[in-house]
Amino acid sequence: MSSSAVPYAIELKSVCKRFGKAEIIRGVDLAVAAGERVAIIGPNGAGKSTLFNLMSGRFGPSSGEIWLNGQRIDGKPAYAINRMGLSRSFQITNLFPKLSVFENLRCAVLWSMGYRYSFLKFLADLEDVIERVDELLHQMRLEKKRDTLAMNLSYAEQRALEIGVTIAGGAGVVLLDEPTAGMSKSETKRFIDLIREVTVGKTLLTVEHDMGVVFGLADKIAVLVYGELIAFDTPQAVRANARVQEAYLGSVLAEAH
Ligand SMILES: Nc1ncnc2c1ncn2[C@@H]1O[C@H](COP(=O)(O)OP(=O)(O)OP(=O)(O)O)[C@@H](O)[C@H]1O
Repeated sequence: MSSSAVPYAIELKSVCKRFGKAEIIRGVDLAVAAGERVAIIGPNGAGKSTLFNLMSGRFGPSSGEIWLNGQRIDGKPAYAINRMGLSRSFQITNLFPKLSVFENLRCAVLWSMGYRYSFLKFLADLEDVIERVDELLHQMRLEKKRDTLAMNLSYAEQRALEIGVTIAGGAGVVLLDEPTAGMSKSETKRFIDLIREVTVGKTLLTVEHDMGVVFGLADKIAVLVYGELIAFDTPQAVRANARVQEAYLGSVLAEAH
């Protein structure tokens, strides 16, 4: 709980995760305030995706606690955590390729509203659903692609649709796994603006390798190295942190040059 008694959007307390004998997450404490944008960075295999999997309920922690808006969520299934207001995107595309953009978004909205697929035949009547889908099409700049099959979209449009699907239910905490991976520099820049715009008022966590995206988007950066959180601070402070420089950022920045 934060000092003002407003609960953190997401809070990890001494979280550990083992796969067999391998300890992948080692006692992570992390508290993200509502409305903050946090980028999780670190070398390959540091445990960034595992941390997302723990927060979103794909795996339970081996020990420790995870809280979402003041409610304990570790041990709950992913769909329940989603209903409680946390939504995540995946590195690997999670769309229905043979459905149109409109239909992909409609599935996501229906799911979030608690409708089931057996209701598909009544869809034309569900005005509130269609209204929400139209809003998402507008937000994601996909109006002109409304009837295009997801598999026929450009790569950047597919990534935009994925974000639309992720935010469809109005979750307050959004986890995006490498949202700009595979994009060109100019696409990335536009996409950062889009992410910023559609997550206004939400809490955003991203896993990110691209330092341009990290420094362009994040209020705070969490640095994970071999399953340990070695820093959680503003971009300026993290950039200046000697331990981060030594463990990770020095080599990344050197490579970038
Ligand atoms: N389900 C699993 N079973 C066993 N080991 C796993 C599982 N998921 C992840 N790991 C291991 O945990 C370690 C951390 O993986 P993770 O994908 O979380 O790292 P990451 O920081 O996201 O890496 P990258 O930047 O390369 O995506 C790796 O050694 C991986 O092999």
